[in-house]
Amino acid sequence: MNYLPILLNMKNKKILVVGGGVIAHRKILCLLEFSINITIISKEITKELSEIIHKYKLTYIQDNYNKKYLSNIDILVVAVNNLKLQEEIYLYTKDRKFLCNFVDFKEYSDFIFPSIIKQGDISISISTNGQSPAIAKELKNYIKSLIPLNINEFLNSMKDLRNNLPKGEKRMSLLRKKAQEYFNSLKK
Ligand SMILES: C[C@@]1(CC(=O)O)C2=NC(=C\c3[nH]c(c(CCC(=O)O)c3CC(=O)O)Cc3[nH]c(c(CC(=O)O)c3CCC(=O)O)/C=C3\N/C(=C\2)[C@@H](CCC(=O)O)[C@]3(C)CC(=O)O)/[C@H]1CCC(=O)O
Ligand SMILES: NC(=O)c1ccc[n+]([C@@H]2O[C@H](COP(=O)([O-])OP(=O)(O)OC[C@H]3O[C@@H](n4cnc5c(N)ncnc54)[C@H](O)[C@@H]3O)[C@@H](O)[C@H]2O)c1
Repeated sequence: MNYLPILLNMKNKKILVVGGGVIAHRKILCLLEFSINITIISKEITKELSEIIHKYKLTYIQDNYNKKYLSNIDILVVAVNNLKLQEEIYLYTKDRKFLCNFVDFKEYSDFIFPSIIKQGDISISISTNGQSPAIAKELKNYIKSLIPLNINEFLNSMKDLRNNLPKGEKRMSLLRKKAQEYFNSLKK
């Protein structure tokens, strides 16, 4: 199975997370880097998650899953410790037009969570196609250690140049050259 690593525009996307345990908490921490439009449904939630809900003013519904909560959403993450319920929700949602993630069933999921490095405007996502999340996590830490400390300063200078010069061949070749010089200088 293959997953295309695209960058999804999260503006005005309504996210629903079913479940309030350790994994729901981790997925929510990842989502929070990109959106706070998140609703959580679960009778019980961890203390850490409850602090996050309070801090970011997320919507929390203290209830068990019910299909009535699926109306008007764009993204669904099902993070319950109940495989039968995940399958039941998959069967109900598979013909519906929102993107679903089931934490125990990559084969049912429209998308899976990569391991993400987010530093300012730079984001790097690492996936093993679902084969070894442990490798994705450790590879993330490895790649993190290789990222130059001042990369965002350099990015900002490139952003300024790009915004202040007219679009076209001349700008493209200047920006290509500057990017190459920056990375070549790191090798010395
Ligand atoms: C990257 C990361 C992102 C995140 O969660 O935000 C993520 N899993 C992370 C960690 C992690 N997950 C697991 C371990 C234990 C070691 C191991 O199993 O390897 C560890 C490591 C640890 O815990 O340290 C167990 C596990 N994971 C899945 C299952 C179900 C199954 O395989 O059926 C089980 C078995 C449960 C069991 O056995 O009971 C499924 C998925 N996990 C994914 C993502 C998707 C594929 C990503 C890819 O393409 O590589 C996918 C397919 C679906 C999805 O979750 O969207 C995050 C690292 C975050 C970071 O960077 O710190
Ligand atoms: N994808 C991943 O990265 C990954 C990693 C490890 C484990 N898992 C899987 O994730 C699942 C969840 O693990 P966890 O550690 O978060 O479990 P957990 O026991 O910490 O949390 C389960 C949560 O599901 C909620 N829940 C149960 N039934 C519900 C219902 N009917 N409606 C709403 N909420 C309900 C519970 O209230 C609880 O908050 C497990 O099945 C596990 O195999 C996935």
